[in-house]
Amino acid sequence: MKAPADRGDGQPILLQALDGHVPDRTPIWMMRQAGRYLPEYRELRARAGDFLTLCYTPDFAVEVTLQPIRRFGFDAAILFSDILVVPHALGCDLTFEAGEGPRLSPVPDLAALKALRGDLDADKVDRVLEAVSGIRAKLPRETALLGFCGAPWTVATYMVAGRGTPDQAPARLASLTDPAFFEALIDRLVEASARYLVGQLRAGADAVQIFDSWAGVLDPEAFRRWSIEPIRQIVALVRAEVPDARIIAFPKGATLAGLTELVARTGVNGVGLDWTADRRGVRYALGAKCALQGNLDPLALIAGGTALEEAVGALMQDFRGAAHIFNLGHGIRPETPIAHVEKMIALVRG
Ligand SMILES: Cc1c2[nH]c(c1CCC(=O)O)Cc1[nH]c(c(CCC(=O)O)c1C)Cc1[nH]c(c(CCC(=O)O)c1C)Cc1[nH]c(c(C)c1CCC(=O)O)C2
Repeated sequence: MKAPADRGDGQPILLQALDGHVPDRTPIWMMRQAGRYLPEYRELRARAGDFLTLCYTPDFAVEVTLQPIRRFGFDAAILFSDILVVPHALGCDLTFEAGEGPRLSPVPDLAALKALRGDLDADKVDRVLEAVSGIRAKLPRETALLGFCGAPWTVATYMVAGRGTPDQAPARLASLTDPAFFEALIDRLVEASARYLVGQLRAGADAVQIFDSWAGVLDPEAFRRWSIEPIRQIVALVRAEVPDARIIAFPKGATLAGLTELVARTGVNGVGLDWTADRRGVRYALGAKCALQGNLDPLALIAGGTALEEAVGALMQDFRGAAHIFNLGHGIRPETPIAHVEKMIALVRG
């Protein structure tokens, strides 16, 4: 963990936790906290017409990012954008079909990769960075601002298939049948993602999160090669430019051994846990090494009532006295009642 001396009191509590302190109260934010469960989001989304218009119009992105902060007073705002902005800015066509998720022009081989841009399209990235600085300007001082990107493995799964698939077989197969292509794709994403995160940090993000939502489909050796190693490279490239950059990794579905190795090799300041994580095991292995973020089951938040009370109680108990950031184990679902979110926050804040 980092030397606490100059980064403790007076900082937003989420940053205190990332710096290895145990804050006076547990910081809380929610994956996908700006989204369809909020009527004010649905209203603005209808006005914008389309999800990508929200992402690339700085005034809209700023407004949507701030909606859950105004309503709930979370301890962190997360930039409203998407992990697929990176392949989009590399030249892939991208659309979001209602109810079907993302569609990209597939990049299944080296020829398709060579047809993409070498660097990120500034027209797209600058709009995102303008949103970052606009959010920072409007955010209360005590609220941390998180930037993010997808991890190369997860972004590559969408690029190879051109869409999400149940077990990401197309990308796993490509990594086996054409490792030279797959390595080149991952390298391109490492480079672009590091640049993108440096831009976000310079524009005013206090920390960044790397989402590896599909890490859980990899076997241990593939996890080392396609999840840990690219994240390690991104962390190194970002810290070469922004030495004190705070970085959280979220390798969804990683085992305890995988999480432990990831933290040791990458030097991230925090690790995001999905709802299946063995909390006590994680705390024992990693509690002294980095902040632990998570891990309420999003379904407990839909259920509400005693199921929610018990789940939050057990979670808080397991992480009491640790550098813990309360969060969900994955994104909040659109059908979640707002009253349950309010209840969860009241339970965490006591
Ligand atoms: C895999 C992934 C994606 N995007 C993201 C991930 C990693 C996290 C995870 O595992 O969920 C990350 C993401 N996507 C979005 C954010 C915004 C910040 C936040 O509030 O958390 C973040 C951090 C907005 C979004 N990204 C998307 C929406 C819904 C768009 C809409 O219809 O309004 C939002 C609010 C669309 C999206 N974007 C993606 C998919 C598969 C989908 C379709 C599924 C869905 O609709 O939930 C790719």
